[in-house]
Amino acid sequence: MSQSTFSSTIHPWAVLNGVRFGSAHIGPTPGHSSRGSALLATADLPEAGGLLLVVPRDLVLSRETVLETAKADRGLAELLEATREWATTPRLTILLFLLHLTTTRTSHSSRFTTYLSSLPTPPLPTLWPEHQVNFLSGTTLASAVTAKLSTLHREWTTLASLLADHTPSLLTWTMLDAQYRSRALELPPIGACMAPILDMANHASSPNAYYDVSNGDIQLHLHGGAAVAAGEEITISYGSHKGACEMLFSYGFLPSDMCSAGTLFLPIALADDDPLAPAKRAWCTAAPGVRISDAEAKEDEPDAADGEAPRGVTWDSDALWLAVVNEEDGLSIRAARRLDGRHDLVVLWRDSEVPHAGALRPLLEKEELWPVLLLRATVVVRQVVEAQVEGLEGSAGEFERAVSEVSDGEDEFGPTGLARRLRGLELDLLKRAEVSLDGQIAELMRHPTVTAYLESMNADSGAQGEEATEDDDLAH
Ligand SMILES: C[S@@+](CC[C@H](N)C(=O)[O-])C[C@H]1O[C@@H](n2cnc3c(N)ncnc32)[C@H](O)[C@@H]1O
Repeated sequence: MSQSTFSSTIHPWAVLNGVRFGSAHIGPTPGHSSRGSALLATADLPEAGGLLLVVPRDLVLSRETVLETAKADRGLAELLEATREWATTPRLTILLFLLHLTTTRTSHSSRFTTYLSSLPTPPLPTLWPEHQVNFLSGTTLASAVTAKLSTLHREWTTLASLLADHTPSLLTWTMLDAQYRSRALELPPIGACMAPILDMANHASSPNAYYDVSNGDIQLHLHGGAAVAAGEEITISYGSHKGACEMLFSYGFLPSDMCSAGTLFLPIALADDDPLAPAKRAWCTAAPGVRISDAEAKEDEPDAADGEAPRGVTWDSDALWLAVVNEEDGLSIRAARRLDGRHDLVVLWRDSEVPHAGALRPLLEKEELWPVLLLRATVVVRQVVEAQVEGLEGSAGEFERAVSEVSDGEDEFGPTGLARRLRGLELDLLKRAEVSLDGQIAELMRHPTVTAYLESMNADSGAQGEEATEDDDLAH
């Protein structure tokens, strides 16, 4: 569908379905054809702010809307019934509804059919051809895309077992997921949903508009102080805290003014010789990794980090603290019988029960040996960062070779250009993290508690005639 056909179809559809346009309309993104459609100002808008658009509650595609629609749509009701025990989340319910609209053979025409058929193919990496996904190798996005594709495959297999001969193709399921992901909002009190027409607004790091919910309707407002000329774009923020990996994963682009990866999630593994590893794995529900963040990009969340490292890089992790302590430090894990006779694992730090992995760090901070424990954790983070740098740098040659084989050259906004930018942004953040962590480790090594601890460990190992290195001492 061309952009002008799109605007002339979707605009009357929206009005017919109760969308109230204030000073906004839909049109091609000015100066950026690769961004598709956008919301544009219909007139010069004053700096005083104001209401731009209202999307009525019943046009907001949420789990509730789908369940309501199913009351008058037998095919949808049957689909939801067949998948009832599996599709319990808003995302799956909405995806099933989109699937129903795509595949329905009945004459029942939902008012969302026009909306869905007008949506462009989102440029998300889960829809990139395999050779382009390989451009991401070494970045944190590579594992995120692999994990997402295997989740989609698992979902599709489940769907196939539930729907028998009405199963969609895996590509259809992947496409619907991408359309949902690139347009979904998390809106209290509605929850995860799609908001037609509001979802025509493109992202900007300094947006001129914002949305909220009033009596169930979604309203788009112009920010006070943001004068917009007629024809200019009305933009919103897709999330100021989202880093480069998440932006590319969920929306298929990197903001042109993004100059830091913002935040990276790196996996951590328990040591092979950790005797409590199986119990720790079974108990811990926190994501097994560490988040490295660029402090400048997170100015509005100064308290979010566990370890404040110099030069603007911070790290935080709930799972890591469990990895760096063991029985000799004061940790114990026991099986406790519940009232129903089943057993639960209980984690104790000395005599205090640890309710979840995130609660361990505050207990460790009270320890006399806290600087030693913090040093252990920081050394692990440093190793994880180093491994990621090696993976990224090690795959650079393969990336350049693969790019040189692409016949369409290097498109700045296509997978090649996006992967190149992501690689650069992630490497830059990782390198700065290495410098910061080295500084933090050096400072901790000078801490009197740490020097006294290392001396006592060396004295012990000397007395036992063993050769222990500082790294051995720090590891346990
Ligand atoms: C919610 S939709 C916005 C409307 C979209 N332009 C359309 O034509 O349907 C999100 C998609 O718009 C595009 N987009 C939004 N903001 C962008 C930006 N600042 N730069 C590049 N692409 C953008 C991306 O393709 C993204 O997946």
